[in-house]
Amino acid sequence: MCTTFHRTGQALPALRDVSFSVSQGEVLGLVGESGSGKSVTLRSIIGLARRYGNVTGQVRWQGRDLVGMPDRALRQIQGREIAMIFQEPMTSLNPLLTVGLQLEETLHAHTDLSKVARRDRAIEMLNLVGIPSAKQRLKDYPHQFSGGMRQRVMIAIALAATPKLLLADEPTTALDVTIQAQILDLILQLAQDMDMGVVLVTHDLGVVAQTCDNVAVMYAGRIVEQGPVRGVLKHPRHPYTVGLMRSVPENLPPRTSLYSVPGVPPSLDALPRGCAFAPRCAACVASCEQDRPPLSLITEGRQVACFNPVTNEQGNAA
Ligand SMILES: Nc1ncnc2c1ncn2[C@@H]1O[C@H](COP(=O)(O)OP(=O)(O)OP(=O)(O)O)[C@@H](O)[C@H]1O
Repeated sequence: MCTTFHRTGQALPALRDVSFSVSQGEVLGLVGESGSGKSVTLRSIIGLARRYGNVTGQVRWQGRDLVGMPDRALRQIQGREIAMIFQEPMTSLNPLLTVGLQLEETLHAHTDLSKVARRDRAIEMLNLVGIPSAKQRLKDYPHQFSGGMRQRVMIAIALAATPKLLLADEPTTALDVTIQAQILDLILQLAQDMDMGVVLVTHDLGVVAQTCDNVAVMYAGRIVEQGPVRGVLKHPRHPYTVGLMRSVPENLPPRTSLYSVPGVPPSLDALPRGCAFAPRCAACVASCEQDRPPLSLITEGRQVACFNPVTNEQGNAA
């Protein structure tokens, strides 16, 4: 899948050949610096990015391609089969409608339930996400809920139609730490109960380590490394993943200064000809500046886009 935006006559390649798969019940973490393309990836999958960008390639969903699908058919899948939750719940909640009405609308759009059954299901969903006095709270508006409770409401609405895939765009970043853990646990528990696949965008490698089965590391609109979480985090093979791992405070010896990958990511209108990470990479060799390394299988289930990948010993970040 590729996604390009156009600004003042210039093509900005936000995603280039992004490819991964998620099975039912699997949690895939999508990590990378700010601007690497994580949100655009989710928006391209669910069909939001096509409204303001050019999405090409394929997104295979149950034997069909979502990229070429007409808007009308895609709307049948959005929310019903694939749902998305955002960092800031107010982007998806309507401040003018009660929570009950918003749940009801979702159920009306995506299920055949009767009015009475929809109301019961709305109460059930609020109970399921841990909102006390669910029946009474159906009458409340989003602003009458705390940040954490609003996030729960958003999850209830997203999952009301029992989708098979959940796209979660940093769903806990705006919350304080204890609430973050509760909301993540809730998402993962529901995902497990509903046998749902999850793509979880996060900045937090600790969250990836604790919650994901597989991880894809993005840099400048491409996946540079992907594979099972244990392997990627313990023995990162792409120099950028090694840098990300070294930036996690828990991986540093006590009293050492915080590490960050030197330099800044390239801007989309000035991507290097070869590997986009080459200007920041200590392991860069001549070919890195000339050609773009393809994402290649290096061991079972493990892919890296690098001409000079780190060896297991060098990359041992544990
Ligand atoms: N509508 C748009 N028009 C032009 N460029 C865009 C648009 N949306 C996103 N971009 C660009 O695409 C790139 C990827 O953005 P994206 O939001 O996916 O990054 P991200 O990895 O999710 O970052 P963050 O962690 O900060 O949310 C950025 O350079 C961003 O400026």
